[in-house]
Amino acid sequence: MRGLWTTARVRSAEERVLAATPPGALMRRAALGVAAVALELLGGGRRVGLLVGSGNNGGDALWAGYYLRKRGVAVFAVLLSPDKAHAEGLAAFRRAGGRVVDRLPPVDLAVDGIVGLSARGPLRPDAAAHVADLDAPVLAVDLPSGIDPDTGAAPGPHVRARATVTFGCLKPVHALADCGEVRLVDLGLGPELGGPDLLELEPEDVGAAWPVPGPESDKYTQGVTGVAAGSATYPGAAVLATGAAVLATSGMVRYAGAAAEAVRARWPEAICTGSITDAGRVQAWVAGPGLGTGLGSEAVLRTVLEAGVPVCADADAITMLANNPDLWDARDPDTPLVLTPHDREYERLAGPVGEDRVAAARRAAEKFRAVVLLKGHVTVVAGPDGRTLVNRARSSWAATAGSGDVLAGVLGSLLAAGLDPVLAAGCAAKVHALAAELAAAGAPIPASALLRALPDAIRAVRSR
Ligand SMILES: NC(=O)C1=CN([C@@H]2O[C@H](COP(=O)(O)OP(=O)(O)OC[C@H]3O[C@@H](n4cnc5c(N)ncnc54)[C@H](OP(=O)(O)O)[C@@H]3O)[C@@H](O)[C@H]2O)[C@@H](O)CC1
Ligand SMILES: Nc1ncnc2c1ncn2[C@@H]1O[C@H](COP(=O)(O)OP(=O)(O)O)[C@@H](O)[C@H]1O
Ligand SMILES: [K+]
Repeated sequence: MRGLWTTARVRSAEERVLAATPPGALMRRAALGVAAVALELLGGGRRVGLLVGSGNNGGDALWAGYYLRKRGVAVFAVLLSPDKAHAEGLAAFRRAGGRVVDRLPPVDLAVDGIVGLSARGPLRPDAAAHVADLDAPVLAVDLPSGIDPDTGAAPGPHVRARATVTFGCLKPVHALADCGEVRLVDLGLGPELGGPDLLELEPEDVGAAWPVPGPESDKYTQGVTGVAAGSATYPGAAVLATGAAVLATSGMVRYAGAAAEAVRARWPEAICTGSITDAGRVQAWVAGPGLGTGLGSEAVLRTVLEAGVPVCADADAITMLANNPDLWDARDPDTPLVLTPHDREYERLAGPVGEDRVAAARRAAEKFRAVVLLKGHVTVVAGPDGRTLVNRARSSWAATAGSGDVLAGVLGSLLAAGLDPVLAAGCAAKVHALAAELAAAGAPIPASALLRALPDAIRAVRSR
């Protein structure tokens, strides 16, 4: 698991460490790390350009330029605010033979020291113009300038980094936005940081948590997943969600609804009935994909919420909860509920998502006392207790019709197996994104191909 700390937390830890270290020592340690990665990225190249902002991020870049000069690299620096450039860094840079220029000449690598943790908003026009001029790969200092350190939002011009060297600990931007390859330089902040604000599951965490049958297991003991999805109009959603539950865990899957024929034809191992009332016992329900929002569908959702087992409410179930708040009363607030909205469904439930997806997921989790999985390229899982997991997909091939139905089925089966609902949601999101990547291998895929890749994705995380 990778921990991520917000800028406010980093700053207070830094203050305490700064007070206990000689002046400038942390910055030089940070800059040495930047210079080392710059040398790696340079390969045979010998020319580096620095874009230097007004704060300590620019100071890091200038000191990195100093160390690169010591290794015989030609280094040029553009000072975006010459009067405010870091004085000691600039003096050292000049002493070592670094050249201050108005515009960067052709270079093999650019170092982005425009702005770091104090950044707010997109790049200003002068900085944006220098960035637009670059045609070399960029190494970002701490974070790619123009991207918000805490939310990962990039509402305007920003740096696109080949790699980022950050210091002390990872910040939310490193999981929420594209920072290229991220390297961490230790500044000894560890003991001062406290617990992280956000977590990112690694493949091995997902592999370790994934339920597997043991010698004592049978089809019932591993948790039975119920799927209440699909309709005459949308039988495919039921087929995809049920199939995902069938493939994600061992044990049994029950399907109840109008698409029973279609589901039975595709998944003979699922126990199918036409009505929720004779579905039989389950340990968790997935409700909503393709279900419709009419009165009959509301009755199905009410039955599921009253069942006293964990529920994954997706798609039409979310719309019904948004349209008819009485449905919330059907739920026992102590029984886990996982809501899996995309941004438009979120808006129906809780208003616009805005630029801070983490804050949005947390708001809804608190409001509804539920686990909220806000899906998209960056998926955020927030629990009502404040625990928050983030997962940024490495590709966008999952953005295809029906892919959310697969996610819901996977998640429901993990709930049925008894996983903690925050962990279940995080694991489902991660395996779903990986399945999309494996299935696509560089070409578009339908959701049914993503579904077929689930076993490979599970094998991949379990082998870590
Ligand atoms: N503390 C430590 O222990 C260590 C810290 N370290 C380093 O310090 C960095 C933080 O440095 P910092 O706090 O000086 O601020 P920083 O991010 O450089 O910004 C400064 C100024 O930029 C401006 N500006 C703002 N937004 C802008 C925009 N959109 N576009 C353009 N300009 C913008 C604004 O100034 P203004 O121009 O408004 O006067 C703002 O005040 C941190 O990321 C790490 O690299 C390392 O050395 C390790 C040890
Ligand atoms: N740009 C993207 N990159 C990666 N994953 C995405 C992207 N857009 C959507 N997804 C993922 O694809 C799935 C889409 O779900 P959803 O919007 O409910 O689709 P549907 O309703 O068609 O099944 C979610 O798991 C979401 O996280
Ligand atoms: K930067």
